[in-house]
Amino acid sequence: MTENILEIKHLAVSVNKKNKDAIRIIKGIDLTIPKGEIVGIVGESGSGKSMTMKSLMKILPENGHTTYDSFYFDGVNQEGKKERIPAAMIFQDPMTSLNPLRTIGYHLIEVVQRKQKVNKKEAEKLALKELEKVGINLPEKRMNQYPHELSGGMRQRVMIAMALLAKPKLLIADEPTTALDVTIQAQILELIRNLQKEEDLSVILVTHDFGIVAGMCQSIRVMYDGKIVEEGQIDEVFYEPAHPYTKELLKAIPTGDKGQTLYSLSSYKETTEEREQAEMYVLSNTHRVLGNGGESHE
Ligand SMILES: Nc1ncnc2c1ncn2[C@@H]1O[C@H](COP(=O)(O)OP(=O)(O)OP(=O)(O)O)[C@@H](O)[C@H]1O
Repeated sequence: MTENILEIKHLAVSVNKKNKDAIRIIKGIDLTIPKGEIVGIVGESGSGKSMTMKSLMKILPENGHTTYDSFYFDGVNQEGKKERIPAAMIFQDPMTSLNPLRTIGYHLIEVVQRKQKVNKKEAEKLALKELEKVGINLPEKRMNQYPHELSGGMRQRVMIAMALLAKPKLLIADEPTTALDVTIQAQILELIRNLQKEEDLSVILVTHDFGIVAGMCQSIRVMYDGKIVEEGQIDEVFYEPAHPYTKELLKAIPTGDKGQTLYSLSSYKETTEEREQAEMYVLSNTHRVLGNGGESHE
C-alpha cells in the first residue's frame, strides 16, 4: 500500500466579506497525495486551486476560514496544530515573493538561518550550493544581484532554491511556469522533475494546462467550482475521462492543428442542484468521479 504525505478529509474554505454572508469557496474536498509522487491539480481560473493550497499552507487572507474533518501530514494529525506543515510553495510570479530592495543572497541566507543555527558564512555556503543545484550559472555573482537583474526563469530557479532551503517534505508549485516562455517553461519543469527524485520530495503541481500534467505527473485531480470532480491515474483520466467537465478540459488542449476551434470552458455549467447532490463514485481503485454514478463512463 502506498504511504501518503497528505490526507485531508472534507476540506472547506469560506471567505467573509464585510456585512455579507460568508462565501463558500472550497466545498468539502478529500485530498490525498501519495508520497514521492508528482500530483497534478487542474481546473480553470477561479476553480479554487490556489485557495486549496493556501489553506493547506495556512497562508489564507485574514478573512479566510478553513475547516476539515481530519488532516494528516506524513502520518501526523494536524488537528489543533498552530505551526505550518513542512511544505514550501512557489508561485507563478516570483516577484511577488521577492523583496526588490534586497539581494538574492539576502533572501537565501534568511531562509537558511530561519531553519538552521548557522553563522552567516556557513549560511552563504549553503545558499551558493543550492543555487548551483537549481542550475543557476555564476552563483557568486547572483548572490549580490537584485531580483530585477535576473530573467524570469532565473527568478523562478531562485524561488525553487529558497523553497528547498526550507527543507520541505512537500513542494507545492502553483502555476510555476505560466509566466515563462515555452523553452524556459520546459527547463523549469525538468528541474522540478529532477529535484523530486533527488530530494525524495512529494510535489503538487497546480496548473490549468493538461499538457503539462501529462508530461509531469503520475496522477491528477480535476477541480471545478470548489470541488474535486474527478481524480485518477494520468492514463485513466486522459483516456477514460468520466466527468463532463474533464471531457471539456481535454477538448481544450491545443493540438497545434491549423483551424482548431478553441473551446470556451465557460460553456460548461452544472446546475446547483446537481452539484449539491453529487457524491464521489469509484470507477477503479484509483479513479473516482463526482456525480453521476459513473454512468457516463463510456
Ligand atoms: N481574498 C479573497 N476574497 C474573496 N474571494 C476570493 C479571495 N481570493 C480568491 N477568491 C475567490 O475564490 C475563488 C477561487 O480562487 P482561486 O484563486 O483559488 O482559483 P484558482 O483555481 O487558483 O484560479 P487561478 O488559476 O486564476 O489562480 C475565486 O472565485 C476567487 O474569486
